[in-house]
Amino acid sequence: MATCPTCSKSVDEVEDPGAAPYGNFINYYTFNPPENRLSLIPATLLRDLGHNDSREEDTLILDVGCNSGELSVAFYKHVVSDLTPPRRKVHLLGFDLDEKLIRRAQQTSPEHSNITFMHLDITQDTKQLQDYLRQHCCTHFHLCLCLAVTVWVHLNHGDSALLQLLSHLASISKHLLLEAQPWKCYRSAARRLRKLGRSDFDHFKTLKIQGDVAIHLKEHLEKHCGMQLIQSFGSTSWDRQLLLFRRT
Ligand SMILES: C[S@@+](CC[C@H](N)C(=O)[O-])C[C@H]1O[C@@H](n2cnc3c(N)ncnc32)[C@H](O)[C@@H]1O
Repeated sequence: MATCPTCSKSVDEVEDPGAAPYGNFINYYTFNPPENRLSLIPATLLRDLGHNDSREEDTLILDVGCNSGELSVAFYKHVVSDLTPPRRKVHLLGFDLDEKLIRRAQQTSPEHSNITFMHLDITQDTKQLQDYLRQHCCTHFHLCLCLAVTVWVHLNHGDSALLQLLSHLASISKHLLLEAQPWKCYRSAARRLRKLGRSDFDHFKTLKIQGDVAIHLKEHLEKHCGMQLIQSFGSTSWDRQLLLFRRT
């Protein structure tokens, strides 16, 4: 039986993970369908976070590392369906460093005019996010999703890049929903690369942030980014917590 490429739990069939060193698996949602996370996230989330309170602004959601967009679209429908009738529009911007995945996302969700997908590597350039905010006359995203992305930024770019990513997301978001992969996923990802005869991830051996990664990230967000953990939606079947932070 094949295993999940990041945590080694069983799944039916997966892509050669060595070909996806950034977690850019082309069939990710066949082994981690949106429902796995959505079943933990209340459909009332936007209302609970104060959407519809503002008469001034639309609500903006950012999805970091959105892969082929299936979770982005399902998440959008999940939380927007609860807003009847919505007083303000809800827009979602998903981005990913993999251009092919973004093209697929754009092709599969053309009917949603409020959902946009763009090609962007968050470790390289963030100007497009500022442009998007400006276009919508907003200073921040109301909710940022950072789901199953941290391990890839961490392994490929190191401790400081991971902390910078969180600091940056905190600076442009009012709320952050974080799903950090636990340490066992790092070991599995590194082991797999070695098995394939490839050189190790650039930073794996020198990472100082280890062990309970989610706790380290929570501490960083609370001590250095002006964010506070306000809710945990529990853990997924892959033992990953879904943590909701709010800018204080
Ligand atoms: C395991 S998938 C998770 C997809 C989605 N967030 C979810 O949870 O369903 C990780 C995604 O993060 C993307 N990614 C990794 N590093 C990135 C970066 N620096 N900038 C943008 N996307 C990145 C990968 O291309 C991949 O599609």
